[in-house]
Amino acid sequence: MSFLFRRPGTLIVLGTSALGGAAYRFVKPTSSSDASLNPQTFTPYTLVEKQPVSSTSTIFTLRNCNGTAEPESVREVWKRSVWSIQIKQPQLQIARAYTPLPPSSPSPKRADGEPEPENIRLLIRQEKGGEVSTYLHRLPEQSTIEIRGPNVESELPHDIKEVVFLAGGTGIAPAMQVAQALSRRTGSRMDILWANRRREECVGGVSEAGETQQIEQTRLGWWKSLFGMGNQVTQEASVVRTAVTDPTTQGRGIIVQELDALKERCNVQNQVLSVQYYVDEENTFIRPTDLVKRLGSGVQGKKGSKVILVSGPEGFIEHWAGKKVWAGGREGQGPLGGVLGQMDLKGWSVLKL
Ligand SMILES: Cc1cc2nc3c(=O)[nH]c(=O)nc-3n(C[C@H](O)[C@H](O)[C@H](O)COP(=O)(O)OP(=O)(O)OC[C@H]3O[C@@H](n4cnc5c(N)ncnc54)[C@H](O)[C@@H]3O)c2cc1C
Repeated sequence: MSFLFRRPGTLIVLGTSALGGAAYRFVKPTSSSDASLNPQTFTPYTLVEKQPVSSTSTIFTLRNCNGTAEPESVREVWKRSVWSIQIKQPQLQIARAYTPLPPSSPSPKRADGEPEPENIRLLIRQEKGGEVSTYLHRLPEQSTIEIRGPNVESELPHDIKEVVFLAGGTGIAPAMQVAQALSRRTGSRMDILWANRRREECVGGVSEAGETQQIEQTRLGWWKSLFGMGNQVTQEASVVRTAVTDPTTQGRGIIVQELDALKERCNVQNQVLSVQYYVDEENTFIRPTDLVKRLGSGVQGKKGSKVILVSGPEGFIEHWAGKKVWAGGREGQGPLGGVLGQMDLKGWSVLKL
């Protein structure tokens, strides 16, 4: 799920110019008439709430205009997939993919005992000069937004037991999907390592004691290097000292609160979920040693697959696992490269989202 600069994947929704890269997913002409969410046609949803998370990111809450409950396909994807929906920008007739956040609380029941239709919640970052994200951030509440899906990006192995998830920015949304899917399975363990440029994205997020370290870099910052604006950053050669985490931080951001709630849910069910926060402007960075530690410590005596998932901006994925590649109109995994490609992964497999 390299989130940006996926020009080959840009979708032209209507007209004859449906460009090669995205054509595989879209087989029928679009219409807005379907009442229930489906992958072929766009369904109208109401933008019921916009909750700013930071100066650039907002949680968008969408509700089916017809009050229709989500179809079985959506209930299924929540169980074992990383999945997305697409939002249409009607003036330009283009669409972009976004990753629904897990429900923050169980859906209330209607008078007839049936659950209320689930809202769809999306964490969307406004990209500078970005067509669809800028359009969405300008929309007022109560606007109509057309969406289609679900699109499965990746199925989790049935026997999955351990996950290390490297998330950059809004790459936290698929990490939360995986965490909630794992929370249905007993005996699993998941470690999320979440990197952001700025603290405002994860206010109040505190890593486990002694986990996050501050790196004084003598050269360009992490993100600059990821986006090709600098040379390879030799983090290991940098001076490392323990970060000072302020425990009296003024409250927690929405995403941090939801991650904490997911952690509690996992604890109740005897699973382990940990989240480490890394913030570029605080000079805290994910280091290979953070991974090595996790790959070695496992769920003792339990058989099952162990997967490292990487999700975020293209440069983030490339740095950790190497480039994804386009072939035959689809974006595939490509060879394992980057930092992970040089590590002894001890039987863990890697999936680039
Ligand atoms: C499966 C999937 C799930 C995703 N989930 C999320 C999510 O949950 N949240 C989220 O925020 N995003 C998510 N994304 C990313 C999202 O789909 C969009 O790519 C993102 O919102 C930017 O779209 P845009 O139309 O606003 O920007 P675009 O118009 O596509 O532009 C993106 C950036 O590229 C620059 N740009 C545009 N054209 C060029 C060019 N020709 N050359 C160089 N630079 C250019 C723009 O200035 C901008 O900074 C996901 C992507 C995928 C594939």
